[in-house]
Amino acid sequence: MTASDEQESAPLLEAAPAHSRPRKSSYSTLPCDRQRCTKACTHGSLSDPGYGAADTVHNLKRDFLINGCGAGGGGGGGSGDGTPPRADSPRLGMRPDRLVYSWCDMNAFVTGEERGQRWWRRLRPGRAAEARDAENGAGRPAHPVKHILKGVNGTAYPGELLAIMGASGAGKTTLLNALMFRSPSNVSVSGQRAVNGFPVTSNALTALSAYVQQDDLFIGTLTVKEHLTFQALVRMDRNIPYEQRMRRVQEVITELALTKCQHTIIGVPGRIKGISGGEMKRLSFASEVLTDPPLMFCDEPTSGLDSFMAQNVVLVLKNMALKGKTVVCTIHQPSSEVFALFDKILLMAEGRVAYLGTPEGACNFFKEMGASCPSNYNPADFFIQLLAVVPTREEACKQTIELVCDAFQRSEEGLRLAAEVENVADTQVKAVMAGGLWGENPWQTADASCSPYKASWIAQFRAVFWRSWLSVLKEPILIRVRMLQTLMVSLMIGIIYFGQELNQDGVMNINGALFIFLTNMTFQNVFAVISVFCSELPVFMREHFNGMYRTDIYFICKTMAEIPIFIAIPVLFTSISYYLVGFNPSVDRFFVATAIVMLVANVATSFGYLISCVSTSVTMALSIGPPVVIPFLLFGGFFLNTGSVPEYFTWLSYLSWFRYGNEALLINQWSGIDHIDCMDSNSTCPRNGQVILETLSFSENDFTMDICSLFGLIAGFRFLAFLALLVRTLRSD
Ligand SMILES: Nc1ncnc2c1ncn2[C@@H]1O[C@H](COP(=O)(O)OP(=O)(O)OP(=O)(O)O)[C@@H](O)[C@H]1O
Repeated sequence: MTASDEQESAPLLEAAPAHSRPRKSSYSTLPCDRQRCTKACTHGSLSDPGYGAADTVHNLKRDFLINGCGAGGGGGGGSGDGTPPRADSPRLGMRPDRLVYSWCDMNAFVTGEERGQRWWRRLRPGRAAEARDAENGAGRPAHPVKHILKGVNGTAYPGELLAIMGASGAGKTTLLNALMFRSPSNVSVSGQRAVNGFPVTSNALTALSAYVQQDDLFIGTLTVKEHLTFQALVRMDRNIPYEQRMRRVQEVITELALTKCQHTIIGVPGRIKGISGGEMKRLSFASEVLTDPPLMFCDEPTSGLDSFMAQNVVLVLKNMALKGKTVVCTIHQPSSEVFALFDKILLMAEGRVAYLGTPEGACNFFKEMGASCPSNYNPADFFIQLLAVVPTREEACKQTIELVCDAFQRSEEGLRLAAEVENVADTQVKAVMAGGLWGENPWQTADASCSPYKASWIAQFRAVFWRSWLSVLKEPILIRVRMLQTLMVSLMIGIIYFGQELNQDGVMNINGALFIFLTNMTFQNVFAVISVFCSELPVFMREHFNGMYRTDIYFICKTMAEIPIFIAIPVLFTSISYYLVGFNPSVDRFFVATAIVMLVANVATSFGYLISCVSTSVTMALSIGPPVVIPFLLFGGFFLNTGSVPEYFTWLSYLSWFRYGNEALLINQWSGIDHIDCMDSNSTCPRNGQVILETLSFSENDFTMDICSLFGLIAGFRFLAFLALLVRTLRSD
């Protein structure tokens, strides 16, 4: 590119002094090469003036080894005077308070592959080596579609509020997700992430940090206070007493101006009216601030808030920073007042770093490049506009961005930063090589044994069960709508099939009505589970990845809390319609029929869980649900005689709850019936119950087997659903 090209493509920079004029280079030729980055990043860039130099390194590392990874809360394992912890001390029992988080050479690619596909490709014989080689080369996946983070480096210090800024699509959220190990499954990330100079993994980071994500996800039937109480129960350190947790909940409610709506239902947009959008934003923020984490990440914490509330939220972040926390947030167009609260800013453009340093330094940097921020102009707006890609001038804007990013790497500030990082890294590498106190990485040694969960298994169980129970009670789809639905359908069936008699016509109608019982119980439950459980899954996923509770606990609690509903509905249904239709009048047969319908309802529920857990969205679950249920329905013995099932489908018929339910209900109905009125001498008229069962290829001897099979399917489908959920919640390190 010639000088004139540069001027044309970057009009804002035309006045830049010759010495600071950037030279064109690509991210792959960064001065900080891969090896150096690894060293610098993983061994720390602890050059913060407030912490500065070797003493700081020593102190932070000492805190680390004393306090370790924060699964617990109270006592640390060390003496606190810098001596290493005793061998028997709970070294990992308390989290350190001051953390330097650094990241180096972060690259992110959209792969066009979901996580499952990627695993499959790696597992395929002959492809594993190819995939590994490809992914090891500069972290570039084998089939990248788009490069969205390009060699991003940075450091966030305790006591500082670092704001990541940039135009829409610059890569802010992608960077934050990558820093938190929360990238979507179709995004492949590489790079080093380190806490106080030690490489950190997902579990360890989860235990130390909080992450306010851009979209607000809640169980909408809870009130604001119930939600925060639940958060306090599972997120605060395990040895904090209940009263103290509740005091903290109240504090946060006041701090974030949620007092007015603390007893209001959160709501589900478009379904249940609840608190306002701004209140929701503040609530998600409150949920994270509750635990007072040493490391805090917020993605657009102010979006949707008015300027006063936005400032309030940033003030809370600033106060956290002032207390020695490390706070990183992305922010879109902050007001001048909000901008003035930032200690450091990281400007991003097209997935690269355009500037990292103090806000004043940014003004000077751009001034030196010939693009000074006009007085009376919000510097944040100025930087974002300067680094935005305008649709009509795409090429020119991209060239400008490249020039700015290259210039930052070569600028005094950029070089000083790199040099400082390398100096500290060298000091630490020497210490590590000397086998000194800091020769061990607490994050790697901690990670295997370090749980990301703050609460014990029992405490998690109690809290999650409490919330699941509350949400079942308050979920209109589960209780009110389904009760009404059951009442209406059972009455309708009762009226349509009213008063059947034991004659030739009655046999057909009774068999039909029994099959309708099964069909209704199946579809009603499968869809109820899909619409409630499936739509709650994103909340579960986020909370699980936030280190709040385990997958098994969620699944067990959810299942247990819903059991009463899935018992009450079949009982109500059978009680209304059984005698209206005129089934076998013996009372014990009524109870057996109710129990069978109940079992079928629960198999359908388990199947609904399975469909929900293998689907990526409610829409997908609703689309795959009916087609998958149909084959099972066909093998029920009503539309196709059980004896006529093609051999190659026999295995599938063994999974059909319709088959077991239908056979059990028919045996319950017809066994012991010795006489059926036949109006004429028609040979197709069954003379007794035994003949009916034989005609359908059912046998009274199979009754116990049918009941056991229904129990087996309840357990089997539920176990598969749990496994599917478990696979979805595997953490990627
Ligand atoms: N999972 C994904 N699949 C495909 N493209 C993605 C994915 N995540 C991010 N991108 C793309 O990467 C680029 C950066 O996205 P990102 O969400 O990080 O931007 P941002 O700076 O946070 O924008 P905004 O301020 O609008 O939220 C965008 O072009 C976006 O379309």
